[in-house]
Amino acid sequence: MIHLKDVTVIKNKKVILKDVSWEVQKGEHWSILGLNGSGKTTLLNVLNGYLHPTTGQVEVFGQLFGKTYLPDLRKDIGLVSASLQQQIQPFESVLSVVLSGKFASIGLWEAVEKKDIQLAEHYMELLQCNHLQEDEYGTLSQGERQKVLIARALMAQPKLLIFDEPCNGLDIIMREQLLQLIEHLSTQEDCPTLIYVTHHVEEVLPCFSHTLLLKHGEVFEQGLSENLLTEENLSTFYDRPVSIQKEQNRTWLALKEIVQHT
Ligand SMILES: Nc1ncnc2c1ncn2[C@@H]1O[C@H](COP(=O)(O)OP(=O)(O)OP(=O)(O)O)[C@@H](O)[C@H]1O
Repeated sequence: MIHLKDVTVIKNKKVILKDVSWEVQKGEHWSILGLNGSGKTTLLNVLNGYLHPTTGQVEVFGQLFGKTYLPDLRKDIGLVSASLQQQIQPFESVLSVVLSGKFASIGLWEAVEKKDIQLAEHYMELLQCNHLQEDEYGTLSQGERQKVLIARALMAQPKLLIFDEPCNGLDIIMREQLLQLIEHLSTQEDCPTLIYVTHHVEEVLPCFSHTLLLKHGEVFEQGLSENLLTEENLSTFYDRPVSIQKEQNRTWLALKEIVQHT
């Protein structure tokens, strides 16, 4: 699905990504974990073809960037991100927002068929937001908007679905609901490959079999989540002692020392 080889991104003389090599196989779901400024957004922009690496090679679905027509390739990549949320018109109905996902458009301008509406209803049901379909998008809560955006992304039936910090701004109840829905989505037969970007270890759901730990623009480690998310490893990753607890098949993190500010 994804093959990055020695990807380096330099902007304004600053090295933002350094020698990032990463492979994602079909059937795997990955989380990307890193602190603020570690390069996660830059990595996503490279993956979507919006940012051309300074050096290195990017291949998605077996298509080598630089030798493929990116607008076509992007149709198979779904993205759920805060920046997309801001682009949606507040007065648009939820149903229309979800339907527009089929055409990857902001706003619904194309003729819609009955089967499109059925598919939209199927995804809204999956994301438990079917009851909101007549509501205006702008009136929804943050958590409801995220559910709608996931349903919207699924309408294009992408091969790859990227979540960019989808739980930002959600309270604990809504966060857990959304995470449950993502875990449920992963059990669907037609589920795309999922990539989940986050700052928070506890959001690494059991379905994310693999994790990429990104630190200062470099791959700190990558591989099976269960091997990476250990106390010893994460203490080195965060440069400070941490303790972890395993609950609900997830890893919950606490700092052992309060960070002193001088
Ligand atoms: N065009 C640019 N020119 C210079 N520096 C940049 C540019 N774009 C990003 N950076 C820097 O690169 C680093 C990585 O940025 P990036 O947004 O990819 O990190 P991130 O892991 O997504 O951070 P966050 O979790 O805070 O969103 C940051 O220090 C950022 O300031």
